[in-house]
Amino acid sequence: MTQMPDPTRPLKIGTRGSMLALAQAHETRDRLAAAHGLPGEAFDIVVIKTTGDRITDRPLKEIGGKGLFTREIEDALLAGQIDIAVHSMKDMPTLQPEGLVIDCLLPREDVRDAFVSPHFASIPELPAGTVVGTSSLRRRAQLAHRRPDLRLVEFRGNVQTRLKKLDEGVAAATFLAMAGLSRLGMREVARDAIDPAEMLPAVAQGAIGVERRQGDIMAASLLAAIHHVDTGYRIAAERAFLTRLDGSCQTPIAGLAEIRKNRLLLRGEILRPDGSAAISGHREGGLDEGASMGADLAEELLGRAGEGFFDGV
Ligand SMILES: NCc1[nH]cc(CCC(=O)O)c1CC(=O)O
Repeated sequence: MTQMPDPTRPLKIGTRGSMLALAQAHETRDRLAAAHGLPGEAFDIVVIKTTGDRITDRPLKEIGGKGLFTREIEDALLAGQIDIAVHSMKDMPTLQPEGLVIDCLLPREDVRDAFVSPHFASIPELPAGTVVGTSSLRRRAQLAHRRPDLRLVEFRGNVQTRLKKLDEGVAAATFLAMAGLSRLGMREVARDAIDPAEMLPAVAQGAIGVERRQGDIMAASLLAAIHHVDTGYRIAAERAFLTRLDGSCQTPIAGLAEIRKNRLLLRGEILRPDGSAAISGHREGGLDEGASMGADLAEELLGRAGEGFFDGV
């Protein structure tokens, strides 16, 4: 028999406190409750504030990059203050701390980037000189590569903050993940959903992962029931690609794996931070070959890029 949570002690689900993070935690709770026939009261959602949430006035790359939105949550998990943690896989470092694992992925949402603007319907419509706000290194480099005539400004904050900045005219357009908008019930905010062939998304964009303590067999068996296997194959390929390149979030990297006719197709791209060069490639393989495909594709792109590709801009 599957082990069940003690009814007098709800399973504690750790999450950040943003509206998007809460929506993801609720989705995880609802899937767990449905899979195991448990009432909502069998779960507690525990909000944890992270360094990334606390420091909102400086570019992420200055305050430390990946891990900023996860460290405190992982500490709480290791300390037993929570039982599982829900994360946007896009924000997760490629390596988990000793003692923690992520082997549960929810069905992936829309992977595309959304183009958002009160004035313009798509990137091609932007007049030269238009101010575009984004603090994503990848989106900056991809946009600068295609449209060197635009002006880029830093644009941090959660979805609501960024939409407010657009309203206030801080920038005329920005990008958000379609996945985030979907989960917030705000898809109509997107003026355009950008085809991945035009703007390859971030590794793991749109994927939610659930982390647990390695030795916690109750959490393992609860989570196994909601793991989405195809999403797992795709994320394995993309994260292997990212791992071989650089986990640090200081480099513009894009990657997307998709499943077609029971085969895994991985596309990857690396860019110079100023958009002056972009190198892309792809691999195809079996569903469980993602790890080697990702590493192999990364190796190819690094070889083509040569020494110092990411430097000095
Ligand atoms: N970097 C922040 C972040 N992490 C995950 C998402 C969106 C949801 C997702 O990609 O799963 C976002 C916001 C955004 O990029 O618009």
